[in-house]
Amino acid sequence: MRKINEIFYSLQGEGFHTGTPAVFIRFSGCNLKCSFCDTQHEEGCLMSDDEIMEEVGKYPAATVILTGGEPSLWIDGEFVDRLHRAGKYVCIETNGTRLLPGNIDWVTCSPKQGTRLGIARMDEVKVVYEGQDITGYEQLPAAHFFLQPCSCNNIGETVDCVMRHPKWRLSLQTHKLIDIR
Ligand SMILES: C[S@@+](CC[C@H](N)C(=O)[O-])C[C@H]1O[C@@H](n2cnc3c(N)ncnc32)[C@H](O)[C@@H]1O
Ligand SMILES: Nc1nc2[nH]cc(C(=O)O)c2c(=O)[nH]1
Ligand code: SF4
Ligand SMILES: [Mg+2]
Repeated sequence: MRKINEIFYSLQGEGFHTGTPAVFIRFSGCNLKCSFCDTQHEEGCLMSDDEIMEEVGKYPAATVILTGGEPSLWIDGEFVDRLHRAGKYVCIETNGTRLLPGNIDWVTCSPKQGTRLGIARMDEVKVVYEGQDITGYEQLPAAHFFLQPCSCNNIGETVDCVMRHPKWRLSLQTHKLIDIR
């Protein structure tokens, strides 16, 4: 059984796959307590893999996004395989502090200040900008680097930071801008 906060269908609002329709599986709980966290993830229900697959199967998109909370607390390679057997492309949103199954298709790592990374493979880095030095993140083994305003509140400073650090691209939380989930 895996503890699920919510399963919903929307568009990926952030980062490389922005605009892509996707089923979001939001797992419950997290190993960090970021002051800026925009998600209520503590509540949840234990669901079997059969129940999760039935819910995911209600939506037509191939992309599934594992998020939370911190999804690494609840997933394993067997669960990712199950999604693959259903034809799904499996993405994860993770804070990067915990090991991940090796068979995930797309890893979005959002490192948090004061934490140590526990993963060696990632496809994109997505940093929530709070005015911190971002140059240290540029050595991470990702192909894409995104800087995301915090709760859409510091867009000007984030744009300015990206223009000073051109390895990065702006990621807006587009779902908040157009008021979808
Ligand atoms: C809610 S987290 C869940 C996944 C994982 N715990 C993580 O932090 O990557 C999903 C994404 O939202 C970002 N995020 C959380 N709170 C935010 C905020 N207030 N403004 C912008 N992005 C935020 C996180 O950094 C992460 O990239
Ligand atoms: N539309 C939409 N896109 C998202 N991308 C990452 C999200 C998350 O909370 O992990 C998220 C979310 O909550 N909604
Ligand atoms: S790691 Fe992610 S889910 Fe956990 S508190 Fe931070 S932003 Fe929220
Ligand atoms: Mg979100």
